[in-house]
Amino acid sequence: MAVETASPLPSNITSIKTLAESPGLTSNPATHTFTPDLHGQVTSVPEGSIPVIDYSLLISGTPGQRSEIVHELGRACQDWGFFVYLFFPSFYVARKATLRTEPVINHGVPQKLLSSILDGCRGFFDLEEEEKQEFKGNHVLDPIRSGTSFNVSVEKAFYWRDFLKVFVHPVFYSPTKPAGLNEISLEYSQRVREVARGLLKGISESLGLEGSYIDKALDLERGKQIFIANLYPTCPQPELAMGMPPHSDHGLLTLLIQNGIGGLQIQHKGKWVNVGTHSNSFLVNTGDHLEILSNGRYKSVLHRAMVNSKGTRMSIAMAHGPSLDSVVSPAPELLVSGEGDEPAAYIGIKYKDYLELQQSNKLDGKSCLDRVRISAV
Ligand SMILES: O=C(O)CCC(=O)C(=O)O
Ligand SMILES: [Fe+2]
Repeated sequence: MAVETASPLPSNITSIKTLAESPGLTSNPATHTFTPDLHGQVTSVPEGSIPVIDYSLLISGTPGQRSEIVHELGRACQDWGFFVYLFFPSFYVARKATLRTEPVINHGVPQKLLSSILDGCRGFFDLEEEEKQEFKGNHVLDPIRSGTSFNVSVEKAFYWRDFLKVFVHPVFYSPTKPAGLNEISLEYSQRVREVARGLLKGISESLGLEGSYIDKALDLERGKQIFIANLYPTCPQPELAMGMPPHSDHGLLTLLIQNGIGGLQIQHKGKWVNVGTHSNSFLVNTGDHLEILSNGRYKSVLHRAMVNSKGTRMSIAMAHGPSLDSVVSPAPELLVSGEGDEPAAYIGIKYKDYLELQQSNKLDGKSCLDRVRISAV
């Protein structure tokens, strides 16, 4: 893991964007340097090995297609903890070039909304530093927080990342600047939440539970949905910088989009794998609370964000969790099987307590989940 060499964050650095734009910057400041080179040893996986799920088949396929997709979803959660979800059905993408018509039925999130939300977030990061400071927040559970790195109060070396984090459900918040972000974010959040709930229905079924199981058990009607925009400006020495360190996400499912510049890596079978960019799709990863609920059948995936020297990368991660007061523990139905009883591998924990714990500490692998793990599974 990284050797942290410096502390604390100088008070004049409120954003990595400003630092990255300083004239004549040719090397990373010591405050933003990790050694050794963290980028080495990334495995490339053969094209097509990352699972792809076609949502249209989950929503409106024949019963046979649907059960096949549920099975694929389960396999993706089990083998990868990660999959690419197509929001334009693949048949539409394939036919678009020849038909040149707009789809009559589109089960996904419109492409235009994706570019608008990315533009809106870019507008936020481009605000003057003082304006962004208005949305700084004071506590990890404040509904709007913006800043740099992950948690500068506990870090010794800082990530090449600025962020905006906003609670968008069950109560919708939004920064008041830039103009228009509020409306776009509301629509985007609603559309993405619908998709996440559809996926969680399929995931419930793939565990052999009722489709509505997760929805009901974790009170998703009041589920916490958190919008996280990440900005990773170009970096003079990307091999010595880190956008986001290895971590798993709290919650059930995170749906991520990016601005066409890759940087996300996931850990698969102990090796780091580049995810790259996929147009017309969300990148979906399983979170710690799906791991707890499934008693370790679906492990949350470790992932990290790398930076580059060529272009500013942006990503928007939408985290979907239980309601804040839900206590999450392994589903009792999964603890009994034909072969006898299976012990619970995690203790129950209130989602709010977990969220607070994860957000107030260093982002460090799966260390937060380890605190509720009873035995190795
Ligand atoms: O930027 C990325 O690709 C990853 C972001 C991420 O992991 C997060 O916001 O939790
Ligand atoms: Fe993440």
